Amino acid sequence: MELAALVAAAMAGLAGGLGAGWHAGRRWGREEGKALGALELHRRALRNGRCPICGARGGGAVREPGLSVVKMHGLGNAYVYVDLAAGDVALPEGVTWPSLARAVADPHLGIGSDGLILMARGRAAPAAMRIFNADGSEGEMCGNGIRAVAMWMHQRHGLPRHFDVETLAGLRSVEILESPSFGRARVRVDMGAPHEVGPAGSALGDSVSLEVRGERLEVWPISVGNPHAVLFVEDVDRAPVREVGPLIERHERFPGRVNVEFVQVVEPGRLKMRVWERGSGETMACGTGACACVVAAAATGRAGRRAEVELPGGRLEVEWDEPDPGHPLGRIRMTGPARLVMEATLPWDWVKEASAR
Ligand SMILES: N[C@@H](CCC[C@H](N)C(=O)O)C(=O)O
Repeated sequence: MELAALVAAAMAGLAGGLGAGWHAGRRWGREEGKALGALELHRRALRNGRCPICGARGGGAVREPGLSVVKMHGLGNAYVYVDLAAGDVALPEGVTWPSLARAVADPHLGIGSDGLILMARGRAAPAAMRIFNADGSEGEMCGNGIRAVAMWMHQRHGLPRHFDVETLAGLRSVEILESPSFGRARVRVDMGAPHEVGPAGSALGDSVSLEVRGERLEVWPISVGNPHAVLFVEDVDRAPVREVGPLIERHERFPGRVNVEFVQVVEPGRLKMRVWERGSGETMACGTGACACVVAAAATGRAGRRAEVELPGGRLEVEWDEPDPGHPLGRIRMTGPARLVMEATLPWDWVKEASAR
């Protein structure tokens, strides 16, 4: 009964756009709904006994019926998020974050996503995140994911517009530029400085030549916290992303595997890109990949340091600052949208079974 009420509350919240605070067919106070979301208000009411709107009883301590998750995306690069800032989660025995990432990513048996992202309060910063790809491998950073984390921590947990987020690639600073309604935002991220991932002594702008399918391909290996291999192509719509992408991802030259970007320079301020992501395959967008492309294009004189990157899911603005004494390689700033898709509860039985597959 309680699970049914929770699911109904989640669906009602979705139908009402959450920000409006709909629950069980009735509207909650706008401000309350905006700050907490209808499902969270329902949960809080259950903790005190009974939800005054739908009548469900919690009887004090509520046994959570499952794992609360959120799905958000940046330009169609979608992840399922677990909000550890709302409370610790004890996963059932045998379930790990990588196994859960594989389970939720499945479009038929799970939710469907490019992976899983954990959000939490940080030790050295107000927020922290970890990203797991659809195959369960862990990446150091996610440019589209961090914008969604910034939106969620600002809108749901009341963090200010500007704060730092801990990632495996180090601290990243985020700034909410627009937050017109719950679940929608435009965010700028200071992505730090790029660096080369070539052999010792190589510099940004140096390429490596790889043998792939009996052909020599020139790629630019660039790290923006996580590793990328950028290839310039004449026509990105015809690029062999799904054929060549996986071969470069696992090429012996990249023992830790690599994200692969195919980029067409349309004009010096406009790039078109498709990506084969390490651990997730072709996705609709990659924030770190877009930054790597702008660095590769600018470092080789193909484009300027400021460009709009057009991806299958939409556009990102990327600026690569001139070097300064504190940042001899220059900092990169990326700006783009974040959107909430849904809040849901995964039954514990599903979590156990799906993660064992
Ligand atoms: N989609 C992301 C990058 C996610 C991690 C990547 N697949 C890796 O393994 O490094 C982005 O928007 O940057």
